[in-house]
Amino acid sequence: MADNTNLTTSQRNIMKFDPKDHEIALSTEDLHVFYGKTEGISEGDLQFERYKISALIGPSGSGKSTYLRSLNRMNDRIATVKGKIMYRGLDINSDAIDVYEMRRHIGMVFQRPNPFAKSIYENIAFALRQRGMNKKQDLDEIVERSLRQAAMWDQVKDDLNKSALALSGGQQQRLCIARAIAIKPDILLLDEPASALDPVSTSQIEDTLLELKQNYTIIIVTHNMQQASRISDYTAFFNLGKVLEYAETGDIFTNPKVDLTNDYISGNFG
Ligand SMILES: Nc1ncnc2c1ncn2[C@@H]1O[C@H](COP(=O)(O)OP(=O)(O)OP(=O)(O)O)[C@@H](O)[C@H]1O
Repeated sequence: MADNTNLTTSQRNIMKFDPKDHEIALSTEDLHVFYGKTEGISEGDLQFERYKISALIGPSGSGKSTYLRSLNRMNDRIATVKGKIMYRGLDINSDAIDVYEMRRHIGMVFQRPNPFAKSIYENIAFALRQRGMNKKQDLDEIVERSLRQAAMWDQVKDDLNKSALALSGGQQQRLCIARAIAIKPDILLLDEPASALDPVSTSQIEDTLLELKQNYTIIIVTHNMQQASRISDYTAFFNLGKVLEYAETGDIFTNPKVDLTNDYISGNFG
């Protein structure tokens, strides 16, 4: 296999979808992220297809979380983000964007489950009330719908007033997914959502994501190669702040074009 890690982004055959055939939910253009003088992301623009799962993989410190967190401006306070993040024809990285409103469309679930110290019901209803929804019937409906979509309604429907902190780690993470989807975002960003969970809970989260992709575009950072190959349609391989390869997941795992991708997925990296 040729060593093509020194090629430019365009030469590396980074997948550019044909908009006639694929609807793009989100894309980045010339994105650079700086932590002071250190560049966390320096190259590699991606286009994310609607209703697909895209996995971001790569070694520790390669820039996966930095890239993901930039997509809904979670890095605003700690980094300088340059370039465009295009969503529905708008550059959401521009100063004119209402970040709070934008996050209604692009939600995030973090690595460690972080439910509020409130009841299961309130974990979901709280954000809805803050957005002006107060009618109990409406809240009840959305709480149920979100918990069903996160595949945990049957487990918790009789315990909605129980503290969310009394749930298992896997249930807490699914509650966080339910909370994120309650406000019906278009896009769900997940930063290693199953890394703190046991294999059974991990498998349940994966099943939940596969269900959710019918209605959501999902972008997930994962260190788990099996997870990326099980659930994602597309995979981007990051190294040293650059996307070295982006392709359909089957191709990345069976026929990677870049030597470093091959080394990483076969465990021979570093
Ligand atoms: N808050 C920060 N301040 C300064 N540098 C940071 C900060 N966050 C990340 N970095 C640096 O940016 C680079 C990319 O880090 P990032 O966390 O995005 O990588 P990652 O691929 O997600 O790593 P991991 O898999 O370990 O979570 C690293 O060099 C890291 O040290």
